Amino acid sequence: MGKAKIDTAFSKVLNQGDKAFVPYIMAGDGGLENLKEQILFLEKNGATVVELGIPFSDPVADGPVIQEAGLRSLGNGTTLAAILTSLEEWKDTREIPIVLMTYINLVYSFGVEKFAERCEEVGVDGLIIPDLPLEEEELVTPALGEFGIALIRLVSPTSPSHRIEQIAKRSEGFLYAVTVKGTTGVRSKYEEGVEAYLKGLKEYAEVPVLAGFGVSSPEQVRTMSDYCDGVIVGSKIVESLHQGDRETIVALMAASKKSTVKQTSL
Ligand SMILES: O=P(O)(O)OC[C@@H](O)[C@@H](O)c1c[nH]c2ccccc12
Repeated sequence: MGKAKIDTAFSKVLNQGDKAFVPYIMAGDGGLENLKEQILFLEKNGATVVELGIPFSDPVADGPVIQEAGLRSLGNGTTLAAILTSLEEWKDTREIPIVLMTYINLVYSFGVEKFAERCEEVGVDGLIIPDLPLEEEELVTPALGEFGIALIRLVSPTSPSHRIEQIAKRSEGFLYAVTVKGTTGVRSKYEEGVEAYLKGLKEYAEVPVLAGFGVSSPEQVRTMSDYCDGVIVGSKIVESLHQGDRETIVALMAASKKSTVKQTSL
């Protein structure tokens, strides 16, 4: 369980020559009663870990598609406590590790220690807290450490390099490498920069490096995966799930598998 479960899931995928694929979904979008089916669908079709968003009234780091999904979920009456209860009810049915994406406010109001303990109980293996800066991490790391829950860190290409190095070295579970989307038309330049950035992160990080933000086609999954250990896809998954377009999701996930990953020249 916890951190070890995430590590095992990545080793398994990477050792067989595939790349990792982490879909993001918003808990309660489409109704919390469908959460189990949604996650088991992702597990069955090749997700390595699921990143599960907790809807929040002030989602400062979310893009528009995710924000709308959050509003739909809140409109359905979804609460953090109910999400945790749902996860607990069918925890023995899934093998896939679960990482919650939540803002620090929610963790605080729940109580840090109580939250970490509850995560362990319901089978949550890691957390992403996008508004928790490096300097404040100690507010949660003792409790997460006690219950074996991984704290997944984010780095962005705009962070100064000493800071990137510090974060990369500390990361647990995986390192979330935010890749800033280039403007239309300067795409090849954007990719050159991204390649060096992602390969650089791999030198510091002891955990897999995954690229996220703006990955929305099978081709992008292949390109990005070529530079690191895999990808995180949010908006495209959330949108497709909402529209009932499961084929798009299956195709995205298939692009991270060995048979379709672009071969790097030796
Ligand atoms: O939606 P995209 O461009 O595919 O990127 C994933 C991202 O949305 C997801 O990981 C996420 C949702 N909310 C966040 C807040 C911060 C960082 C990351 C996230």
